[in-house]
Order: sequence, then structure tokens, then C-alpha cells
Amino acid sequence: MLKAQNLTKKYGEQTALDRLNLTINEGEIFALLGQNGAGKTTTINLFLGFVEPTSGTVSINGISVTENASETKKYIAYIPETVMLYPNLTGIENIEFFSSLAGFKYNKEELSKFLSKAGLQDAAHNQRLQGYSKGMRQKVGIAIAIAKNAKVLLLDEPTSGLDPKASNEFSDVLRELSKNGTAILMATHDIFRAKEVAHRIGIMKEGNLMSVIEAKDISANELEQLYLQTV
Ligand SMILES: Nc1ncnc2c1ncn2[C@@H]1O[C@H](COP(=O)(O)OP(=O)(O)OP(=O)(O)O)[C@@H](O)[C@H]1O
Repeated sequence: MLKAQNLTKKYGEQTALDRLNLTINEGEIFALLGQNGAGKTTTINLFLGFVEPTSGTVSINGISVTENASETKKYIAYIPETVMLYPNLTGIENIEFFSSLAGFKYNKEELSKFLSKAGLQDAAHNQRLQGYSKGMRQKVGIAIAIAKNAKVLLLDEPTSGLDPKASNEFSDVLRELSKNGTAILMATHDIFRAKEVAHRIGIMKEGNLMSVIEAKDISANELEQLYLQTV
């Protein structure tokens, strides 16, 4: 579970995030929409413990990120817009390396299974990442999250630049993870994808969470209208 209470981040005079109150439960997918500079990445960075709050609290599974980031990091997997992995290592070697950093030891067969679960075609498992497309690299990122048994997944514009099919497959994998209890926070500019994959959608403006909507209660068109009225 992710929880922010009156979470605020200021950079000098600039308020990047203003008293955010948000809880994302086990198995829930929450999409954060908002224009450039609205505070989406700041929110994710605060949950990751990459930046310190100016005030307010931020916790993962009841543990304060500010006081115990090394503990909360164990529960988290993070997928940025461009997944940074080792280009000279194969898909299997990358997942082996990153899951071992989190204290997991798997054999080749198990590692391969994680990649397949994330939707990466078998033929790519033993190829070096330098030959992978962006969508394939995102899938390795997801496979690492599965291998780490992450309870919380943070995604920053994960589908930007993916073709519609890759983006659709990505949504399927997120749904599967949510069914298994992972709490997911995804910052995105893709209104359609947010409507399709998320349970709840938040719209941010200038550091404020302006509205939160249940995805089932709104059509993609209505969401777009609400977005345009809000930002
Ligand atoms: N390290 C920093 N130093 C100073 N200001 C920052 C820093 N990081 C973010 N900001 C400011 O905080 C505000 C929120 O930025 P943030 O990156 O969270 O927006 P965003 O919603 O993720 O935007 P985008 O859609 O472009 O990724 C912006 O005004 C930005 O300029």
C-alpha cells in the first residue's frame, strides 16, 4: 500500500507538490495525469525516496519512506520512461543481475519464465539488450518487478513511445500484476491507456491533485473533457 499524507515538496519558491493526500491499496492501479511540470514525477520520486519531502509523510506498506528508505525500497519496483539496463548483457543476465541485487537467486529456467510472463518472446531471452526495442526493454523491467516479487510498482510514463500493440500488451501485464496484489502508481500522458488500465485516475495541476475519478464511471471521451477543463 502507498500512502501520502499532506505530502509537500518545494524547490525554493516553487511548490512542486502541494499537500498530496493519496492512498493506493493492494491490487489497485492508480494513473496520474497532468501537464508537464504538474508534479507527477515528483510524487513518484517521493515514494521512491529519491527526494525528501519538505513536509507531510510518505509511506509504503506502513513504513515511512523518509525514515527507512532502505526497507521500503525492498517492496518497490520502478519503471522509468526508458528502462536503463545493461546493453551488453542478455535479457536473462539482466534479470539475474537485478534480482540478485534484491537478494533473490533464481536458475536460468526460472529467470526465463519471468521474462515470458512479462510477454518477452522466447527468442529474445538469450539476446543482448542492445538489439531490443523499447517495448522489449520495458518488458524486462516488468520481469524484474515480477522476479523481485514487488508489492509496489511505480511507473513514470511507461508506454510513451510504445506502439499500440506493445502498449496494449503492457496493460495486460499490469492487470495481471494487480490481480496478484501489486499496488501500482503510473504517471502517464496517455488518457486512453489510463482509462483502460487504471481503477482510479487522478488529474494534477501545478502540484495539486485536482480530482480523482473511478475509471469505471467515465468514458475515455469524458475523461479527456475533464482533463482539458482541469489543466
Ligand atoms: N530538482 C528540481 N529542482 C527544481 N525544480 C524542480 C526539480 N524537479 C522538479 N522541479 C519542478 O517541480 C515541478 C514539478 O515537476 P515534475 O517533474 O514533478 O512534473 P511532471 O508532472 O512529472 O512533468 P512531466 O510530465 O514533464 O514529466 C516543475 O515545476 C519542475 O520544474
